[in-house]
Amino acid sequence: MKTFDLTIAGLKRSLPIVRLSENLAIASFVLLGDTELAVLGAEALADKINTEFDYFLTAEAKGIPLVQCIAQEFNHPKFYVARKSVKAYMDNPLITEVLSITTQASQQLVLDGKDAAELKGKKVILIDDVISTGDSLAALKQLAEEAGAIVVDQLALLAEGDAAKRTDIQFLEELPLFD
Ligand SMILES: O=P(O)(O)OC[C@H]1O[C@H](OP(=O)(O)OP(=O)(O)O)[C@H](O)[C@@H]1O
Ligand SMILES: Nc1ncnc2[nH]cnc12
Repeated sequence: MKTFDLTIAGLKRSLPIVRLSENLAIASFVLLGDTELAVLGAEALADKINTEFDYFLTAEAKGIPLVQCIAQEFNHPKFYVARKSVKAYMDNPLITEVLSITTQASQQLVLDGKDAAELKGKKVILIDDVISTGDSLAALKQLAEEAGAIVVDQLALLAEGDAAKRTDIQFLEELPLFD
């Protein structure tokens, strides 16, 4: 299997190259289960945060371990997660559609109405593990703003492809796309 060697937060990881279509492949970056990378990546991203904020907000699933570790860096007792489906325990959920580079079909991104009420008027930092097309981040921002929150920063461990040219996000490393 072809791989891409990534160095991030002082760690080396060999990422498998996964084909998405005839002319597009990605270096697959799956943070879930990688305790060391979540902790050291969070430490490095936390160092980049120099704005006042109230809460962190991420999207299920791969952003969750990262945001948990970043919240711990700040001794912050709470963070928020937008889910990929509506759950029975949610109350008046805010729902939007999301596409991402890894998912062919449209998915939902859902913020529990209870969380939305708590985020109203609050300064939030959006966190994800990777930003690629930017669709996931845009959907998360839409939900945050629908809830009445003010997005004050947007961070990810990796900016993939053209996302690395963005000036409205902070990230640790670039990740190439492949033909
Ligand atoms: O900028 P984009 O093209 O939207 O890609 C980035 C998104 O893709 C990944 O999530 P994925 O959709 O693979 O879902 P998962 O975290 O639930 O595995 C990643 O965690 C980001 O949320
Ligand atoms: N390279 C990648 N690996 C895993 N998930 C991703 N989402 C966007 N780009 C990704």
